[in-house]
Amino acid sequence: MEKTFNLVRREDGIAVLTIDVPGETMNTLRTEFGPEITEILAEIKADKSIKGLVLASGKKDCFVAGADISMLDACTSVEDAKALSQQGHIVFNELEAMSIPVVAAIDGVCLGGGLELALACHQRVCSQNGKTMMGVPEVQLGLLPGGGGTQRLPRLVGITTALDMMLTGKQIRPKQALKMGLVDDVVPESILLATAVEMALKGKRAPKKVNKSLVNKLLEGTPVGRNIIFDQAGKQVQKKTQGNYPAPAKIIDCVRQGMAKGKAKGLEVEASHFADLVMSTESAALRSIFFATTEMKKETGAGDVVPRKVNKAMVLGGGLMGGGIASVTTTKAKIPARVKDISEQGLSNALSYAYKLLDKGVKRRHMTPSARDNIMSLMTTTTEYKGIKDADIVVEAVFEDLKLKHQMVKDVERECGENTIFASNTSSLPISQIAEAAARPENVIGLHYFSPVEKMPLVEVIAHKKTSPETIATVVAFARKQGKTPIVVQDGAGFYVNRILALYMNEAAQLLLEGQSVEHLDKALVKFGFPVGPMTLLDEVGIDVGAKISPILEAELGERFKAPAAFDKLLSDDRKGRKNGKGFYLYGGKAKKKGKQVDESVYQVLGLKPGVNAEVSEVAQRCVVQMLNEAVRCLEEGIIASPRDGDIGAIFGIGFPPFLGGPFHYIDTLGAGVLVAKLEKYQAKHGNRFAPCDKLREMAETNQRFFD
Ligand SMILES: C[C@H](O)CC(=O)SCCNC(=O)CCNC(=O)[C@H](O)C(C)(C)COP(=O)(O)OP(=O)(O)OC[C@H]1O[C@@H](n2cnc3c(N)ncnc32)[C@H](O)[C@@H]1OP(=O)(O)O
Repeated sequence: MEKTFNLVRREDGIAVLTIDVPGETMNTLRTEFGPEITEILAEIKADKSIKGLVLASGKKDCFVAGADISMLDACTSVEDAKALSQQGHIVFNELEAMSIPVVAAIDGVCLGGGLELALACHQRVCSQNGKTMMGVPEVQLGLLPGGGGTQRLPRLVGITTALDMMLTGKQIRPKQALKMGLVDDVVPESILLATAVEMALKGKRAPKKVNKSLVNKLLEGTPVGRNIIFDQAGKQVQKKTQGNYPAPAKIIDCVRQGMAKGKAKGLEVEASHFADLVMSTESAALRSIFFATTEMKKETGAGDVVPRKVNKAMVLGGGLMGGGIASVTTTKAKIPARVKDISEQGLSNALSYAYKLLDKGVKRRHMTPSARDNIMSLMTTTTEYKGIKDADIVVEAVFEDLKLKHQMVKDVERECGENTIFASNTSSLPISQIAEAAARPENVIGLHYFSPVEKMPLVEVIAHKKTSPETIATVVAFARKQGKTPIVVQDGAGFYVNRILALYMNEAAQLLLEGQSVEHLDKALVKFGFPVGPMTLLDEVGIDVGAKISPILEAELGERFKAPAAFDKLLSDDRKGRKNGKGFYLYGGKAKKKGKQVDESVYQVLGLKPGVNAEVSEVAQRCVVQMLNEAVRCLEEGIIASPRDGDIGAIFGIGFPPFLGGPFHYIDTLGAGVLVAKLEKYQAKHGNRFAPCDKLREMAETNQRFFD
């Protein structure tokens, strides 16, 4: 049987212990390794010829990616989970207590339990490999670093920095890791092992003193100062999480107790909090997102079909969306993109959009100016169909005008090759209608990005009936190269994301008209777990945009999509939202100084007197049940292929609260029967727009769930 740990004794007295989990692409830590590694450490201790130990990985681009998340998922009790953490503590304590110097040689990802393993070593050196990243991302799984990280990290890099790393889960690049004292040296990959051996030969050294700011030095140096840090962090966390995520407060508690009562007590608290979190519904939901996205990375969107290679892309339209699409094509996918717009102004907007994003990286020293310029050279512009004959894919991001899109389909078929894919970034027009103008409809597909393109992780890939499987697979692979998570959805008004969002927004509008205030509505949905409330979102997206989409959805899908008529008054008052500085909130000069403020004149325009302010949970439920019901309808109609895709689409496209695992996981938590009862209660009071869909009724009657 292949072994996970391989010990090699070198002639210079240094032993190299290599971790290489057989049959896996990444090293992860599992409980069954405990006895094996304890035995090896005992063997090393007994061998007096060994003067130092280097810990390295046998995997390319991966030191250790953390504890095995499937193993955590398999825990059935708090006791199980606590034992996992405690076992890790025993092994890492043993490593730390070795009398010989132990050096971690880090190449590639070093995350979670992997970094905790490295922290238990006496010194750390990492490679300059672009894939080398260090961090404790447990918080993103609803967990905390349960392998001693909450105790060793603050002692190494300082409390403020450690809290920042643990509460955000951010990944640290080599240069920054050196600066903050997380590693002792950064070297080229080719001399990583030799450097680690040299460090071990020099013997144990105290970690370098971290350069802390004067304020941090003062605060971290005394119990009173430390309490100020913890209290502040607690307040910030509460504001950010709205109390929906239990992990951050527990992370702060581990550090607080560990710093006040010593490392041993800190580890005890860590194991106990870790165990509670492993068994929490929030972590289970967040882990389900990890499993779903990992699974989706392997899917082509069209079975066994092999995607065609995309060597060159063209983007039609240099606006906000077009500029963003061209930017992720060149920056992330490293594929040349030619942008066409009718005006020079549009083209210069697209170029400056991409340049500004890259230049941010240069200013933060993540990128050299020459790397920025090299990427910019991949982006070219034109006002005519020139230099595009060899484009493999054309992404159209022009106005929502069917005639214009038909013209573009014809232009592309005339100017480009037979296999060139025409992908439309429409957010509302059915793809089958766009494809009506095509001589080769098999090449036509929807590729719906969300704004801002560089930040929003989701894209909807929309196949109409004649789209070829090869086109689907090629577009899915292309979107993934751009750093996106694609879900393949079927053609239909609003596709999936905008369709479920529209009903939610309409309900918020109804509540406003019933007398709920703008800020109360936003507060209710933010408390529920959305990143922003519906009124803020409408201002951001554009009230005019919402008004354009609603009639299309109503015509295609029925009366439940009818937007409240009173909203026409907003458009007559030229209220479009942030883009024209006139919406539900105030924008511009004064508003900037005073912070976010409702534009009270909006109530007059709508003829309202706000101030009803119902229970926040009731307000949120009314909006959210609409979204849930419609999500199930989309599954029923085959718009989405699975509840998994529906969950990922809602979380990554709308910001549906991740701790609930997406609409379908949330329905399972509520129970279909409970949801149907809620919908029926609202239906009796507010009308048929709340009528539960057939699938939901059937699931309630037969007590079914979406997931096992
Ligand atoms: C006690 C401790 O404090 C608790 C912990 O350590 S909890 C775990 C903390 N670690 C993490 O959260 C990291 C999770 N992993 C990742 O974010 C990403 O996989 C990564 C950034 C490491 C690599 O991403 P990428 O290159 O796109 O590869 P990706 O497809 O995701 O993963 C490759 C394989 O490694 C597996 N993998 C990666 N990390 C894993 C983990 N921590 N547990 C289980 N499997 C893991 C994936 O499931 C996938 O398996 P497969 O090939 O059989 O499908």
